[in-house]
Amino acid sequence: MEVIMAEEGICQIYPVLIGLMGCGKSSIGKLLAAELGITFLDLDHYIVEKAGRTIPEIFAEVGEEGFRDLETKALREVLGTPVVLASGGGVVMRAENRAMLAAHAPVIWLKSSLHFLAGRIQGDENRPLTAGRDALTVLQQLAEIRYPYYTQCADYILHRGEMNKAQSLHAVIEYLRQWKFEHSEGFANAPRHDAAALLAQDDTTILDE
Ligand SMILES: Nc1ncnc2c1ncn2[C@@H]1O[C@H](COP(=O)(O)OP(=O)(O)O)[C@@H](O)[C@H]1O
Ligand SMILES: O=C(O)C1=C[C@@H](OP(=O)(O)O)[C@@H](O)[C@H](O)C1
Ligand SMILES: [Mg+2]
Repeated sequence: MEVIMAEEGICQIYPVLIGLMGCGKSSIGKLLAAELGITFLDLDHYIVEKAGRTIPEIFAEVGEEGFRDLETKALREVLGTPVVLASGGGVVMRAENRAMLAAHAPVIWLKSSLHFLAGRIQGDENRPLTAGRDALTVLQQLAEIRYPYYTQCADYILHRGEMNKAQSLHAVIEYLRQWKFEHSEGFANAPRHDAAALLAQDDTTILDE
């Protein structure tokens, strides 16, 4: 499969995965990068490495806003490099990040039912927003705020339904094949969304909710 991908030039595409916690950005991103024969980069891992602290430690020390500062800086540094990028679920919370994502392609939203997601992340102490809380309740609140943002940033929404990881990977690869077919070389980073309008949105209101 990897060879076929390389022959068809799909490895020149640098996809970004977005979506709520537990949707599979990190795990499917890793598999996808192996298929495409390019580097996998997890934005959370990048932040952790740079900060020398875990995500829970960062949240404990500088709060969510401090974490978002590091996340924006990290996104600025890595977006556009030749990698499969798994973002963190909250990357869309800042207008600046949404504008960056909107100017990149292809961005893929891995969308699953909140019940599936909650089942996967309940009890995981590495996700400070849900640690010690009812994951489904938190995800419902986050979905209300974030779904419009994921929609704005995504070129493609993969409705995972009951797909397992392998099926999801296959669906993403099929999409990338199609994407490659429909777009000429050099399109990968062309702006397609209204980045200026996204930037103009007021973050403060969103984060206060
Ligand atoms: N389709 C799936 N079926 C079963 N488990 C899954 C599926 N997708 C992801 N997982 C598991 O859910 C957990 C969260 O996945 P992860 O890739 O870390 O999500 P994200 O990075 O989007 O938060 C991991 O343990 C992963 O193996
Ligand atoms: O949704 C969020 O705000 C977060 C998601 C996490 O990444 P995953 O989506 O990979 O779990 C991580 O960035 C942090 O805990 C905050
Ligand atoms: Mg992840």
